Amino acid sequence: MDKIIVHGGQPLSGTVHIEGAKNAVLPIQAASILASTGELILTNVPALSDVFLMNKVLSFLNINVDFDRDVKSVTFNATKPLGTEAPFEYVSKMRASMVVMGPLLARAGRARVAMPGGCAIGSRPIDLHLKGFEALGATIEQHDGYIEARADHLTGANIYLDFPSVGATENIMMAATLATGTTLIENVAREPEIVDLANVLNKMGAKVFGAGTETIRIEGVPSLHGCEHSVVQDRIEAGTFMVAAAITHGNVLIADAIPEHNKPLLSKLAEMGVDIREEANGLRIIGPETLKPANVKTAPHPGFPTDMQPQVSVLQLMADGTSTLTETVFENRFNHLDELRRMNAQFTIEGRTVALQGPTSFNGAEVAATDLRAAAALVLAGLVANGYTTVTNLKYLDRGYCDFHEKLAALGAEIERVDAEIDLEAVIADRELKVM
Ligand SMILES: CC(=O)N[C@H]1[C@@H](OP(=O)(O)OP(=O)(O)OC[C@H]2O[C@@H](n3ccc(=O)[nH]c3=O)[C@H](O)[C@@H]2O)O[C@H](CO)[C@@H](O)[C@@H]1O
Ligand SMILES: C=C(OP(=O)(O)O)C(=O)O
Repeated sequence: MDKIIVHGGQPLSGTVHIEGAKNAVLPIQAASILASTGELILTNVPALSDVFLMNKVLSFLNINVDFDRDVKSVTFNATKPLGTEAPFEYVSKMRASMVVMGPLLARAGRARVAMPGGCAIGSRPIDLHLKGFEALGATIEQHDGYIEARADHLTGANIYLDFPSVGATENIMMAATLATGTTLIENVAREPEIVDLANVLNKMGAKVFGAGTETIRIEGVPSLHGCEHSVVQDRIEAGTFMVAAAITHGNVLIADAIPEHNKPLLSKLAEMGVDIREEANGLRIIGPETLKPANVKTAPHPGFPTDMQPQVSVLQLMADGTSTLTETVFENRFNHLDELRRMNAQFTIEGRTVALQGPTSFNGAEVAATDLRAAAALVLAGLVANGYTTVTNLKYLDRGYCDFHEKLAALGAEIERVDAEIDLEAVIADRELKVM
C-alpha cells in the first residue's frame, strides 16, 4: 500500500476541478437495478474504490457494467434476470452497498444482503431502512449474518423516519418507485445527493416528488427504464479544497463548485475571515493572514456536514483562539484528533464536543488514517506543518478522493505518493536532488 509524504508550508494557488459526488453516484449505481429495459448511462463518475466496489456488487447481481475511465462514464444493463444476494465480501468493505436492498426488493421481490457491521466512525444501525421496507409490505428475517427481505409485491405506505437518514431515505425511495399506490416518507434526508437520485429515478420513469424537502411522495409505477445522467459535483471534495486554500494563505478557484450545496461551510469560512468570491465558473477561496476562531456543530443537511468535520477541525486548529466542534450525527468521529495530537494539536474532548486550541504550529510526523475524512484531514495538516508528514492507510482516502495528491501538487503543494516501503529519507534526498 502507498503512503503520502507532504512537505508543509506552500501557499496553494491555481484552479482545481471537482469530481462527481461519491455519495450521489453510489445510490444511483444501485438504482440501475430498477431499469428492466434500456441502459442507465452515467457520466461525471469519479474513479473511486467505492465506485469500483459497487460496480462489482452489481456485476455479481448479473448486471452488465461497463466503466470507461477515460470519459468518466459507466453504462449499466440490468435487463437479464437478476441475482438477489449481496455477499459479506462486498458489504463488509463498503456499508453503502446496503442501498442495493431497496431496488432489489422492488424489482426481484427478494433481497439477501450481508449484515453491515459498524465502522470506525460509529455503530451505524440500519433499523430505519428495515422499518421502511416492512411498512411497504416486506417481511424481514435475519439469520447467519444476513438480512433477507421478501415481498410478492410492495404497497405504498406512510412512513415517518425517526432520524433523516440518508441511506434509509434512498433505500425506501427506490423500493417505493415500483410499489402499488402512493408512498409518503416524512422527516427524510434533504442532502443534494438525495435530489440527484430522485432526478435520475424520474428520468427512469418514476414519479418522485418533494426531494430536497422534509417529505417525499412517490407514486408507484409498473416498471422503470434506462436513461442518461451526469452525477452532481462532490460538495465534500470541493469543501476539502476550500479548507486547503484557507489554511495555506492560498488563492484557489474551485471550478464547478455549487455554492448552494456548501452554504454551511461557506458561512463558517466567511466568519473565520476567509475571502470567498463567486466567479462565473466556480468559487475562489483566498486564505487570510490570520483565521478567526468559530464554533461548528454538525447536523443533517442543511446543517453543517459531518463529512467536513475532520477537515474543518484542522481549519479551527489554525485559528487564532479556541473553537468548539460538536459532532451530532456519528458517535465516534474524532479519531483523527489523536493523530493530529501527534502533530502538536492541543484540544480537550468532552462528550460529543471538542475544544480546539489554536493557533497550532503543526509539526510533521508519521500519522495513520482511520477513516476517509480523517485521511483528508491529516493531509491538510501536513500542508501547513513544519517539515515532512507521512500519511499511511490510504485505502481510506481512495474511497472518496480521486487524484488527491496530484490535484494538490498541481496547486503548488510539495506532496508525493510513494510505495509504503520507501523510506522518508530516500524521498527527501530525491527531492533535494531535483531542487538542485
Ligand atoms: C454513502 C453515503 O451517502 N454516505 C453518507 C451517508 O451515510 P449513511 O446513509 O450511512 O448515514 P445516515 O444518514 O443513514 O446515518 C446518520 C445517523 O443515523 C443513524 N442511523 C441511520 C440509519 C438507521 O437505520 N438507523 C440509524 O440509527 C446512523 O447510525 C448515524 O448515526 O450519510 C452520512 C450522514 O450525512 C454521511 O456521513 C455519509 O458520508
Ligand atoms: C462516512 C462517509 O462515507 P460512507 O458512508 O460511505 O462510509 C464519508 O463519505 O465521509
